[in-house]
Amino acid sequence: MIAKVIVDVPSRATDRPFDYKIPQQLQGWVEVGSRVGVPFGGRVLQGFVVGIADQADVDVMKLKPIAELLDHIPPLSPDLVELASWISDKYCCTMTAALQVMIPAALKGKADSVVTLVEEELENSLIGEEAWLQYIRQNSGSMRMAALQERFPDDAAAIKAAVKEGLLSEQVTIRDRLSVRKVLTVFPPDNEALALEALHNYPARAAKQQEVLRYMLEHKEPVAMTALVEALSTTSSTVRAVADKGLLEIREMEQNRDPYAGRNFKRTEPLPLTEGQQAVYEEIAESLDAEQSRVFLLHGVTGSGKTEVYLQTIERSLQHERQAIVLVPEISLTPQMVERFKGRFGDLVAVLHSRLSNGERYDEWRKIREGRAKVAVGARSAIFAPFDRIGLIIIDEEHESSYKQEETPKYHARDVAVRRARQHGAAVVLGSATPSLESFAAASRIVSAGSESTGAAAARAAGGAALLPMPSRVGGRPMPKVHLIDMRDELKNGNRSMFSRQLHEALLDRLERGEQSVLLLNRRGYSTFVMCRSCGYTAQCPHCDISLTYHQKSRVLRCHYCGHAEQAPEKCPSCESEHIRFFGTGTQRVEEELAKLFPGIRVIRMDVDTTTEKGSHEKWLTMFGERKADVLLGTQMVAKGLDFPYVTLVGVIAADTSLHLPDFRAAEKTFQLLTQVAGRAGRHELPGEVVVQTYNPEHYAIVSAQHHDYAAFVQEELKHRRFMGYPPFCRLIVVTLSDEQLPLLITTGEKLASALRQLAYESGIKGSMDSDGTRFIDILGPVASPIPRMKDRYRFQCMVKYRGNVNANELLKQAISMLPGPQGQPPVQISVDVDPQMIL
Ligand SMILES: Nc1ncnc2c1ncn2[C@@H]1O[C@H](COP(=O)(O)OP(=O)(O)OP(=O)(O)O)[C@@H](O)[C@H]1O
Ligand SMILES: [Zn+2]
Ligand SMILES: [Zn+2]
Repeated sequence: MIAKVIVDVPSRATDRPFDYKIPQQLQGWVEVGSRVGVPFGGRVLQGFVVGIADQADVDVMKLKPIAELLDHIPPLSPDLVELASWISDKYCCTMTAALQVMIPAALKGKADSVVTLVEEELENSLIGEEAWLQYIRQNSGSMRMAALQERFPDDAAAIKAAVKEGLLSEQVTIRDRLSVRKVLTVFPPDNEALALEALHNYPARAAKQQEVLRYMLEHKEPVAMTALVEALSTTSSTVRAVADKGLLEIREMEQNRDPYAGRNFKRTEPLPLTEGQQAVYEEIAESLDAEQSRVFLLHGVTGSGKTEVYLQTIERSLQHERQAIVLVPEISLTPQMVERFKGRFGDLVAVLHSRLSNGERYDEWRKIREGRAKVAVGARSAIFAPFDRIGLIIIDEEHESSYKQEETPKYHARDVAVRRARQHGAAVVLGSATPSLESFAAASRIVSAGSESTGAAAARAAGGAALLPMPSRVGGRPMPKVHLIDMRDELKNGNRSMFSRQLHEALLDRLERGEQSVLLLNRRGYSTFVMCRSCGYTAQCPHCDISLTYHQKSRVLRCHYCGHAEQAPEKCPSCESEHIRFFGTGTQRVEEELAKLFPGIRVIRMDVDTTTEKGSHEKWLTMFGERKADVLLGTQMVAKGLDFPYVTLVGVIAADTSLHLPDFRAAEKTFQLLTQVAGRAGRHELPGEVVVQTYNPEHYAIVSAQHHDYAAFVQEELKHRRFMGYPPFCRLIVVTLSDEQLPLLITTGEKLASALRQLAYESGIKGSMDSDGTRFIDILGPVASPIPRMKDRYRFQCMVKYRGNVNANELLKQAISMLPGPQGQPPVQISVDVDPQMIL
């Protein structure tokens, strides 16, 4: 037997499967999705098996054998391997990169597993007299999987099935990387009578030991050594002394790192659905029952009760014995969100997010793979949750740009979701109060057939996307009234504060009534740099063409791109003036101003500086929920998902900071942010009010947000997109070239662009936007990137715009391979971003 292996070398030149012999003792164990060690270029490297064949393409005698099998249960399933191949095609990345993104970081070393026989399961099993089973018994019921595998090469399938069914329980330790967490645990006395007797006869000088014994007799529950030592302010040697007398037992216990352990989630029952929810629910349920892959765009205004629809459709999926994946943006993966899912489904929920340690993440991942969890809630990468029968994939806040990964592989979780759902015959629900233009166009077929964007193509392939509107709030509550304040008028009237008179009054009002407010500082594009008021000097990173960011706490200037840090200067380095101003993070300034204007006001500030610590998010939100603060002040992270009944005022300090960014989605992002944050007010009994401060009160993004008018915004925005030639009217690929040598970079960029134009011309694709619109490609550039230098490397970019039946990826691959360079590699670094979210 031959295994086709993708070897872990991140280079385009080696990005193809290599053939290896499967040695006798590994036959039956090596599968598609197995992780193996293989000899490659004189070393042993990690690789993934992507195919098994009877015959090799080359002479079998010349093939090297697989050196080792790294895990006994493959970390990837065949459908994920297939998905990786789709990702590598679609996003122009190597297979290795696509495969690596699917497994938890902890799984990069070698797994060592021990299996233990679970006798109780044996009764329900068809297995009984097998030799391997007897062998485990002889080994006191527990042994290393590797030994078992070596001894019974022919029983691979049966042994693996036994693990899957829970007949064998598997404990995995990853060599060098992490181990399953072991906790030293103290067990209460087996023989109580004996222990009681010992307790009374303890010599007086061993009072501490006596205390330990008494404690264990009273508590009767195993307790962690550390906890015991702390509770009795004693030492572990005292506890050991008691154990040495045979009165207690101390053992290492394996522990799953459950990041939510010890938290009690209040169980919730399904709510009777509102009419709007019911209609939507039935549509989705019908598709779940039919087990057909469909895409739904759930367009529900803020507070319309989308989450309840998610919960009940998941329930439906579980009834069909099919699992569910819920993606939420990292930033809104708040305890409040987790609570809603844990509250309904309890331990069936696994949570995956970036704040977990490698070990915690690995444990949650195993919970999914071993079938203990049926619902995975997580950020972007949870789309790869190793479920085997997915019924439903939900993407909440589907418009969020964080669903696009900015590092290689630069995949978009929404498109991966549609693809994965198709593999499983699952339904996809994209939920948002402000759907992305791409998804909206796809679902409502605004854009004509030949000119669809990503979403549309994917949706069509899955049998068409359906638009499910929920236009009103639960309980018929009104949308909050939004006031626009023209800040230019404020200045004219002599108000130089960052608060308009109206916002000032509204805040005072809430303080008097004991209600709460949310204040948003739109930080995109907000200044946090250092500037000299005398000469205009700004502090720049010496390695990147970008301003350094000022961190007030440490008084350090830091570069966001390369991490360069330096002490903030006392005097202007350029003119020696003392008038050098540090603009602390915008939120700090607002906080100071609040304290000045409203003495005694209780403010919780949430921004990158106050939420770096693990659990800090949770801490602040709980505090706010308990009404221990009057104002929740923050950046984007206060805009989404929060549901607090006493919030009756939302203030936006400066609505337009994001409006003029060099990004064709600037208006869309501004509209989304305003709509989302406005939606935090008046979600329960108390009516809400929103004050938006702006310098552009006539801009359609701001006016439409004021009127909660998504349709008006879309209509206007689509006009601009059509005119400028941007998605959803075409698709984009941004190719960034970077190098330390500017001349080489420029000539390579030009060669790439002209090769692309040539190839497009040869395949007969029109190069003009104005052509009837069914099929075109346009290659722009090379031009300097918006950040022209990063980490001492210059950066240039080409933009490819195309639509219709054009295989732009293939053209690009060909063009890149035509560039002259050493060993088939391009002469400069090239990075490809398909369907970019950020054009930097
Ligand atoms: N059927 C129902 N009956 C009563 N209350 C409900 C019902 N459905 C939802 N709610 C309540 O309505 C409030 C708003 O619901 P939810 O937070 O799900 O809205 P949403 O659509 O997700 O809004 P957003 O997009 O702003 O996050 C919540 O407090 C929720 O508990
Ligand atoms: Zn100066
Ligand atoms: Zn830098």
